[in-house]
Amino acid sequence: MSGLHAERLTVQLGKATVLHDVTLAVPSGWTAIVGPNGAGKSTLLRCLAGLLTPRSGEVRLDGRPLARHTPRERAQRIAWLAQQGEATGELSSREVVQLGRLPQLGLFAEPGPRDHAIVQQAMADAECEAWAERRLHELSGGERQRVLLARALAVDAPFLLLDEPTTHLDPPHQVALVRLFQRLARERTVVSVLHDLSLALQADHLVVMQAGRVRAVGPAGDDEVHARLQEVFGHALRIERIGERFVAIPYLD
Ligand SMILES: Nc1ncnc2c1ncn2[C@@H]1O[C@H](COP(=O)(O)OP(=O)(O)OP(=O)(O)O)[C@@H](O)[C@H]1O
Repeated sequence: MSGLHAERLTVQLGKATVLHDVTLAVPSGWTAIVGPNGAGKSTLLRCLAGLLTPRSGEVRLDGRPLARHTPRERAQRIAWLAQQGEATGELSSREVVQLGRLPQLGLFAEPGPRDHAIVQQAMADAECEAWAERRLHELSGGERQRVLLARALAVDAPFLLLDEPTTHLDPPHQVALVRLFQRLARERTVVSVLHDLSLALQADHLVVMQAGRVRAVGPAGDDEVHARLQEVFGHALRIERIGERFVAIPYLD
């Protein structure tokens, strides 16, 4: 069975059980994971990336338990963007993006023309070429976020998992990211945790989480999924249709 599957994941962090028996076949295309603070979105994403080991259950990548893939195999197949982008010392933005090629190249291989082309494309897609030679710690939050996104894109992996990729981004760059995910999702599986529900509603699929459980999985335009979203967020949220699209409006009654 190809793809990424979470099977009956239960995760304990400290004294709390933060995922309860979660099963999810990650759909192909672009999936947005949504839900209130503390719902377990990042925890699920980290399990899918192999960064967190559940107390019980397992993640399967192309039919094989993730734990039975070597770390390098996992890094080649699953690209990851963390919620809190780390500072990467004195490296320039371009060097940080080049690090994205490491899983495919190994430590000692020289990057070839294809690697350079992938890095260039990743920087163009993330719109961070303008500060390619500047060091990461000299950049603004949004600029740094776009470099770290480019590094994840440069892995050129079939699975791209992103925790809050729109953090620090202004509205035009949020929209650009939605378009990018829609384009990438034709060829790879993209999974993003998103708080902005209007952006999440542009994904192919939504996973709605609450209190460590998956409450709904389905197409982002599906009425049932919207009903679960409404339940999870209560009166603070209104979902409206504008033309072909849905938007989510924080609602002050
Ligand atoms: N290291 C930890 N030790 C104990 N509890 C933790 C730890 N990390 C996270 N948690 C708890 O696990 C639960 C799920 O956290 P998680 O980060 O997955 O939620 P989330 O849905 O991504 O939240 P947010 O929207 O606020 O980012 C939360 O209640 C959180 O307090």
